[in-house]
Amino acid sequence: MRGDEDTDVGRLIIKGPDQPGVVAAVSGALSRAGANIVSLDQFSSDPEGGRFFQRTEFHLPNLQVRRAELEDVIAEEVGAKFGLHCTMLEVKRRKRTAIMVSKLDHCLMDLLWRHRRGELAIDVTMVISNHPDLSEEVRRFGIPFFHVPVAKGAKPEAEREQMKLLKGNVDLVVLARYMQILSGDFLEELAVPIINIHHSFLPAFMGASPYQRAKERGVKLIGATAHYVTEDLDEGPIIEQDVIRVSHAMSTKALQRFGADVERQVLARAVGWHAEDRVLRDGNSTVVF
Ligand SMILES: Nc1nc2c(c(=O)[nH]1)N[C@@H](CN(C=O)c1ccc(C(=O)N[C@@H](CCC(=O)O)C(=O)O)cc1)CN2
Repeated sequence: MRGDEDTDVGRLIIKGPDQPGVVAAVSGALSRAGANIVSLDQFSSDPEGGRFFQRTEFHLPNLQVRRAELEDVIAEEVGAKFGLHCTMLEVKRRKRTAIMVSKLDHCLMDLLWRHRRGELAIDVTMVISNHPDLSEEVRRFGIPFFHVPVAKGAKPEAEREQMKLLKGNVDLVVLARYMQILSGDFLEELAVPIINIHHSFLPAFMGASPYQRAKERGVKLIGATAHYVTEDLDEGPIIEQDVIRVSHAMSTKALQRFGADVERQVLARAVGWHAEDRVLRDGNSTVVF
């Protein structure tokens, strides 16, 4: 879909108790408004009535003018009638995204290259790092780089500086091998989704040095996991994972090199799917359309 066609494309995300009649109500309300459904994905957790998830994209001429009216109709005929949570989005509005990084550049650079090529439906508005190493690389992309050091014992002060940059200015934060644990207070105050790439196939090798521990364990597969960040380290809802075969002959450094390619691909897929509202939270899991 070319950018100029996005203007009249809307997206409707629905979650809540599953029950007969929901799909008919959504399609009826959209068709009565003159909207054409261009894609529809749904999942029911239990045929007998569990949790319902739906992602619908539709084309409606003059969407920007008619959006509020349609939102009211959906809220009444779907949300209120069935007790469902309904969110309407305009596809053309891209998510303002900050990337946080430490010293390793592979995930950051991959995202910036894909962003420059228009492969990710996000607007990268800044990069924040606790080290200065990558400033020139980032500035070559014309993206602001902010160095916010995190001194030992001074994490609250650093998080206050980060919050000044982020609060109200971003819709998404991506941790591209950012090696600092974010406090619960920070997560609560920022209150936007944060995606992290962990360099192991979770739940294996949570925490620090997963490649070294994988080598010591003699694994034949290593992997990467992209997940939403919660206060519980590396335990947030998983968005995407992948693995690659390794052998006994590979050193820890070789595992890191091979693993880096998996990390980049997994993170890019997760960010891209989130950007297109394809990832719906389901408790500590996700539904990915
Ligand atoms: N609240 C959360 N914060 C972060 C998460 C998360 O899941 N929840 N993921 C990490 C990323 N990560 C592993 O993928 C990770 C990063 C850093 C550490 C760690 O022990 N950091 C030390 C400082 C280390 C240093 O100074 O180099 C610390 O923060 O005290 C563990 C796991 C990102 N944040």
